[in-house]
Formats: sequence, C-alpha cells, structure tokens
Amino acid sequence: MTEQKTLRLGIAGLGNVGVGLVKLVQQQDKLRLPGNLEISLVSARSRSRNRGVDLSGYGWEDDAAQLAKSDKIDVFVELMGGSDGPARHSVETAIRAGKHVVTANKALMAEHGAHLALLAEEHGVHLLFDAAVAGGVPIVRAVRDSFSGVDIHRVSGILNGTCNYILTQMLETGADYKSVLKEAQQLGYAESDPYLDVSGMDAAHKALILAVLAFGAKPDFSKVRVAGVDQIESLDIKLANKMGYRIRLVAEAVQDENGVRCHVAPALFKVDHPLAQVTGPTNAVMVEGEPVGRVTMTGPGAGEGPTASAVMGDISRILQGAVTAPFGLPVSQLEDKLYLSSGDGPRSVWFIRIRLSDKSGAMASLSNALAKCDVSIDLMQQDSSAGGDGSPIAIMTHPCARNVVESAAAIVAELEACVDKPRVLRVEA
Ligand SMILES: NC(=O)C1=CN([C@@H]2O[C@H](COP(=O)(O)OP(=O)(O)OC[C@H]3O[C@@H](n4cnc5c(N)ncnc54)[C@H](OP(=O)(O)O)[C@@H]3O)[C@@H](O)[C@H]2O)C=CC1
Ligand SMILES: N[C@@H](CCO)C(=O)O
Repeated sequence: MTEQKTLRLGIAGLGNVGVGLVKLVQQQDKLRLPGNLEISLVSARSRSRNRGVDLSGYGWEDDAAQLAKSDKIDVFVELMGGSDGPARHSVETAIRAGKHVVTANKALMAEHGAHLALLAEEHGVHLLFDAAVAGGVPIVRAVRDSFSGVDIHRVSGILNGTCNYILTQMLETGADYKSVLKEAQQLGYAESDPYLDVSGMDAAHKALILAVLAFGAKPDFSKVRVAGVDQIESLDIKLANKMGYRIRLVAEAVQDENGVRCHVAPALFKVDHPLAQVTGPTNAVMVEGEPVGRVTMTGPGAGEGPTASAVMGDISRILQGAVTAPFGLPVSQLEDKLYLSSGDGPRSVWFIRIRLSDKSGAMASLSNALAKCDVSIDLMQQDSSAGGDGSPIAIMTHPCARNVVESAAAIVAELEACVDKPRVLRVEA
C-alpha cells in the first residue's frame, strides 16, 4: 500500500468560509480524503478576534502574501474575498512560488481568471475554485470535467443565495427588504459588501465563470448584462404572487449563432416552474446540451458549511494529484465569443408594475401610451390594499421585444398620472 500524502495548508481569511474549513480539517477523520491535511499557517485582519474555533496550534501571519509564499505550506487557500488587493496579490504570489491554490473567490476568478489560470498553467500548479459558483453544489467540477463531452448550449439558474433568500422571505414573512438583507448577512450568506449580491454582480461573476467553463469563452466581465434585486419592492413580489408568479434572480449563459451571451436579471416564473420552487439560500443550476439533455443540480448556494465543503473537495483533488488547466481548456484556447445582446433580443411576455394617481383618466392615459408603442395588454391586476402613493397596477403584456417594452415604460414614466418609475420584468416561459 502506498503511503498517504500529507498537504500543509495556509489559509488566508477566517470569516464564514475560513472558519468552516478549519472546522472540517479538524474533523478530517470523519471524511473520506485520500490523504492527510495539516493547517500550518492562518491569516486574517484581526489576530485577537474570537472565531469560535481553536487556532492555537497554527502559525499566524499578518500578511497574506507572506503566508502565500511560505516554505511551511503546500496549498494556499484564499478565503478573504475581493477581486483585487490582497486576494489577487496573494494568489499571484502563491502561484509564482509554486504553491497550489484553492479559492472561493468568484469576483477574482471572473475579473482576473484568465490571467491567473495562465500563471497557474505556466507554473504547473492547481488553481481550483469549485466553491466560487453555487456554494455546496459541485457545478464547476461538473461542467469542467463531467460535461467536457457534452455540447452545451445553455447554462442557467439561480446563483445567488442572498437574493433568493431575500425574495422568498419578503413573500413568506412580509418583512421588508432591509431587514431580510440583514438576516442574510447574519446567516453568513451575503458578501462582506452586500451590494455585490443585491446588484446582481455576484451572480454575474458566477455566470461568467460558467460561460468560460461551458463554452470555452475568454472571460470579459464588461460583456455581461447585469440587473439585481435592489430595485424590487414588496409590492412587486406581492402583485406577481397575486398573478400566480414568483420573482427570481436568474443568471444565464447561452450559445447562439452570434457567440455567447451572458446576463443576470430578476424575472417572473409561474408558481409551478421548478425555479419558482427554489427557496431560501438554495441555488439551482441547469445545464442543457447534447447528448445529455437537461441536467439540474440544486443545493445550498451559500453559508459556512456548504461552501467549506466545496473548498475541501478542491483540496481533496490536490491530494489525488494530476494538475489540469483551471478552466478545463488551456487559456490559449479560450475564444473571444462573449457578446452583449442588443435591445431587440427574443420576444417575451413582460410584467409592468405602475403606480397611477387616483385621478380620472389615469387608466386611459396609461393604456393609450402602451397602445402607441404597440405594447398590448394581456392581463391587468390592481392592488387597492397596498396603501402609499397612487394605485399599484400590474400588467402582463402579450409577447414583444425588450426595446419595445422599455420605450413604452419610458413614455409611461412621463405621464402626469404616473407616480414613480414603472418596473419592467421579463416573464419566463
Ligand atoms: N459566505 C458564503 O456563503 C460564500 C463565500 N464565498 C467567497 O468566499 C470568500 C470568503 O467569504 P466569507 O468567508 O463569507 O467572507 P468574510 O467576510 O466572512 O471573511 C473574510 C475574511 O478575510 C479576512 N481578511 C480580509 N482582508 C484580509 C487581509 N488583507 N489579510 C488577511 N485576511 C483578510 C477577514 O479578516 P477579519 O475576520 O479579521 O476581518 C475575514 O476573516 C469570498 O471570496 C466570498 O465571495 C463563496 C461562496 C459562498
Ligand atoms: N454571497 C453569495 C455567497 C455564495 O457565493 C450568495 O449569497 O450566493
């Protein structure tokens, strides 16, 4: 029998995920790892903070980049976050020093992934990031490795646990946006800057990583169209619900004749649609391609334990050996094929939420404005119980292009009877 390999870890970042990883390493006897792990060095900003785990046996390094190149480690685990600054610097330092790297940092991989992957290829080290997309769901590994024999045409789903938690809690408990976001932060789902979550940026980082893995697209974050949930109000969720829909933040990367388009936006799904049934911090990712058909993976997308388990999966892979290109294909083979879709895009049904003043003629001016732009109304719902300024009205249109409905919304916004900016959301088939 061959002797079991031992890897020495250096962990930079002892927040939600870092502490989760330390706990897992401390319980490694219960796991099925193909070797042994030792934590040699750890780093965080505050050395004195009580983190609820015993760190007394590990060396401490104030500077993550010093830790990254220390002779005392074999694997650098980056769990600090941030697309630049210490995260980027220390990962580069580790790779240049010949250390394997594991990171959960999607912002870093989306914005500098090609550069870091090339560096890792040149130095013959692992750069693994399974935790960066969908937390505990092993979708990175599945798309990169298991589906490398599949001609993928679409990857889509719910990729941000915080937003999904906010959207479901606001509906289920009636709580307001701010208090639910605070809960998501307390539960360890949100980024240290939660703007990244609610603006859709975090899901966009993840969607871009999936686009690189699924389509061999060269990463370019400026080619991702992003909208978040920060503009969604309880009223929108309530009106959508009354019409039999749920709002979800959906991310998608699709290959078509023009290349690969990648976008993130809130959209409405019928209550019986599988994505409408994904609640709380759960993520769901659907991969469609030939000859496999459609595969959906669902599971906890955020939080200490699930994310740490994904980091541990990557460390376990390093124990197994064989270094492969971080994105599956070598960086030299990634192609410039991401493109920003134009406004006309595929035709769709749209949900428009408007607040109209209670003056006579208000409804007539609204339907005239929509008719002028060729936006035809399929269903209309009024919520007289909502209170506040104006009467909330929700409309489902007949299918039309995005630029058509957006021009109509801009004209409606200028009507004297319109109290605030109309909300326009795509209704998914
Ligand atoms: N939370 C989650 O559910 C998930 C998170 N991720 C990713 O994992 C990474 C970590 O997330 P999370 O644990 O939630 O973040 P936290 O904010 O909880 O923790 C960040 C940690 O990094 C430390 N840190 C920050 N700057 C430095 C620095 N310059 N040098 C050394 N340490 C530093 C902080 O130190 P201190 O504690 O002293 O302030 C803290 O311990 C991020 O990239 C995130 O996007 C990925 C998937 C899921
Ligand atoms: N903030 C992220 C963490 C997991 O990547 C989320 O809520 O999904």
